[in-house]
Amino acid sequence: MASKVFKIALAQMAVGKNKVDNIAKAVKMIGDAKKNGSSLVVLPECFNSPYGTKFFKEYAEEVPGGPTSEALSKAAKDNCLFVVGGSIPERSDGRLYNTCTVWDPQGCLVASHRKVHLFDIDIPGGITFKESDVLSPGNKLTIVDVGPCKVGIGICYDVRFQEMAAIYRSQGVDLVLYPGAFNMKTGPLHWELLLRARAVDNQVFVAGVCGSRDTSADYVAWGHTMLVDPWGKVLVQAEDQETILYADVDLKSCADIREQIPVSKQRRNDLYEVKSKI
Ligand SMILES: O=C(O)CCC(=O)C(=O)O
Repeated sequence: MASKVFKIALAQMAVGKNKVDNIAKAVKMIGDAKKNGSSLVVLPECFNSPYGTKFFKEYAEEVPGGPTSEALSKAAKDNCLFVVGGSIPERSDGRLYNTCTVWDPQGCLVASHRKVHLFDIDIPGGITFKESDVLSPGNKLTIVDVGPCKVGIGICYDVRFQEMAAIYRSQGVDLVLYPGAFNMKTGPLHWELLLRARAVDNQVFVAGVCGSRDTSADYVAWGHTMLVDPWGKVLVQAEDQETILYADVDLKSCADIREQIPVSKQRRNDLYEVKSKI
């Protein structure tokens, strides 16, 4: 993948309780993405397990080495494309993490991102969720080369933190990927708004990839997977059902808007600054 234009596939997958079926579905969607000409496919957050603190321990695996890592590595290699493996519960040194793995077309693990900002919220009458009851946070930001494109990774709640996306942009990222699992309370008002805000603020492409909606699940996902361009325009957006979205990412449009609206050169670093501490 050398071209500055490439086709991305966003897999809004239906995730169920059967882990083997979930992995098989992900592998099938990766194959479909390849057949449709994509060189990069992105899966949703927590795609091998239902999303919920009571499930993470049971579904957790080592990264790499566990069956989900093995399957993603093989699927990336068999189809000769990059795979951003949404996230899975990871077990490491007696702790659990919410972890995204990135696989290159040779099937090698080229990055893994542990969710940095854990999803702990409490909205009376809405939703209460506390990932930190069972998960530990990651302690690094993750940038990975996907062919000609520098990609920054965040997982779901990470999208609420503009500082993280700003640091990605300052380190040359053109595309930020957020595997997610927004819900029926915050999804309607915040999901698209946050993804578009990250895109406009940072003049980058942004994709949010959610699981499809299952109204019988304990946690009902919002869906509405989408790709936003650096202008903040939604290029493709799903509704709530299982589907794969395809779109061309043309990196020239990042360069164009940065020249036309040169906010990064106009920033008043004498008055304020966002900087990485790692
Ligand atoms: O930020 C939100 O409203 C939802 C976040 C979430 O679902 C997650 O982090 O998994």
